Order: sequence, then C-alpha cells, then structure tokens
Amino acid sequence: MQLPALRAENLTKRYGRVLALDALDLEVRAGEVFGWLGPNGAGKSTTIRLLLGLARPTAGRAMVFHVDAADVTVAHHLLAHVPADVALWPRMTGGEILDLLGNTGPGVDLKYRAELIERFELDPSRVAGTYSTGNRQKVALIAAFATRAPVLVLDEPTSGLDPLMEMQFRRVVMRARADGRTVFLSSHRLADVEAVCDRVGILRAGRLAEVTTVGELRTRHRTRITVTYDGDPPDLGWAAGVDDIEQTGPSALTFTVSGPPGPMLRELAATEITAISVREPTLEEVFVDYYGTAAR
Ligand SMILES: Nc1ncnc2c1ncn2[C@@H]1O[C@H](COP(=O)(O)OP(=O)(O)OP(=O)(O)O)[C@@H](O)[C@H]1O
Repeated sequence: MQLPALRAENLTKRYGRVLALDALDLEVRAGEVFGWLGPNGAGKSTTIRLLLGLARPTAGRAMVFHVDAADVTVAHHLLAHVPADVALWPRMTGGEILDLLGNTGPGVDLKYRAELIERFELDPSRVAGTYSTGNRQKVALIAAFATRAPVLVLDEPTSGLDPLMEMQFRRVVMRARADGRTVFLSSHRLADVEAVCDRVGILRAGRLAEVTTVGELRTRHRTRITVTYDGDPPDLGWAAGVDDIEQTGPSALTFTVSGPPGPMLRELAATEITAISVREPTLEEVFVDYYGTAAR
C-alpha cells in the first residue's frame, strides 16, 4: 500500500470556545485530486493551515507522506500551496516574485512555469502592487504548479478567477493529476470541485460529514432545469429522477433532476424545446437535500 499523500489523525483545532476542527480523520491518496468542501466557516482554511504547519493542532496530527506537517522545513519540500488571500510584495514584479518563490520551495520546472504564465495570461513585468486579486491569485497558482512538489494544497484557488481562467485552472489540475501529483483543494462551490476532483470530503461545522466520490455526489444532488418549448409541454411526470415540476411561464417549465438524466432527456427530445438553462445547486442546497438543514 502506498503511503497517503496527506493524513489527518484526530486532527483538532480549537480557537477559544470555537471548535474549528473536531477530531478529523482523513486520508488523501497519492495521485488523487481531493476536494475539501464546506460552507463558510466550516473549518476548511483551518484544516489547510494545519496541513501547512501554519497553526498548531490542539490535538492529533497532520502528516505529509511520512513527515509531520509541523516539521515545516521538511514537509515543505513535499508540498506547494496557494493561500486563500494571496499577499505579494507590492514593489516587486510578478516575474521577480515567481523567482523568489521558486527559490524557497522544492525546485521549479522553468519551462512549465513559462507555459503557465502564458496559459494564465499573466504579465510578469508588472509590479505586484498593480495586480488585481485575480492576478495575485494567478501568481500564487503559477508558483505552486511550477514547483516539483508532489503535493499541492490550494485554499479556494479559483475565487478570484474569471470563467476563462477557471477553465485554465481546471486543465492545469488535470495535468498535475496526469503527472501523478496529489492536489488538495478547498472550495465552497460545488461546481469547482465536481469539475476536477476524484473524491470530496464534506466538512460541516468543523466535523467531517462524509467522504465520497464526485460521481456519487452527482447522483444525489438535484439540478434545477428550466426549459421553454413550442407547442405541447414535455411530459416529464413519469421521467425517473424528475421532481418539483412547475409551470413558470406560458411555455416554460422548471423542474429538478437527480441521478442519470437519460429519462428526462428522452422526454425533452420528444418535444420542441426552444431553450434550456441548468442551474447547479449551491452547497447550502445540497446540505438541505442531504441532511434536512442548512449548515454552518
Ligand atoms: N484565528 C482564529 N481565531 C478565532 N477563531 C477562528 C480563527 N480562525 C478561524 N476561526 C473560526 O474557526 C471556524 C472555522 O474557520 P475557517 O476559516 O477554517 O472556515 P472556512 O471553512 O475556511 O470558511 P471560509 O469558507 O469562510 O473561508 C470559524 O468559526 C472561524 O470563525
């Protein structure tokens, strides 16, 4: 059995009266893309700070392969990270900062770094003080992915990126996976995680609610769909997985679908559909579906 890339054993963090992380036991396999999902305040960043050795556990421990995360100088030869709020040296250019960051980690693949600068359309000649939030995030992403670290730990890595850049991010994660690297990324957006992850852990008020595959997650949550049509409405009443059908306009229906969309698609194909819009549920809605209540 290969050693897990990341491991939490009874990992606990208390801030005064707040139990930010409660006895977490978790293993992230080497080579997988693992999503760390939870609503605001669930404890995602706390977990990441513990994995990075930026905070001390109240109890338990975090391991990066065979190294205790608290042993920062050794552990950080095995991982690269992107923090939630990227702070850069304002008078240095993006390029200078990439060099600086490259000199502190486990080594950089310069050829790949140049490719990443292109992909993310970063202008490395500008000083960081002029960068937008998204640009600062790009610098941190480029610096992390261009390292040779086998593990990447990313805290809400796409929060400042526009949709095109988010697509680039997804490609870069897939490439890291193909190269056998392990990616651990936190998000409160289901869609981000579903697009790139093999498995997800769902954190709720400091506690691990469950670990599941993205495929399994998809079969359980409900997607809301609106269709407009010409002529007769689609007869969705008997289509498996379709629920909550509502007439939302003179020739518009809104409904939810869970599980395989085949039966719904067959019914829609038999009708003259003129437009379709699909909205993925928010994490809060998924929680309501799973547990009957929204979460902290
Ligand atoms: N330094 C701190 N001092 C006191 N409380 C803290 C500290 N850091 C985090 N907390 C508390 O711990 C809990 C978990 O916070 P954490 O930042 O880990 O959540 P999160 O899941 O990352 O949320 P978000 O998506 O909003 O970033 C919250 O209740 C938060 O207020």
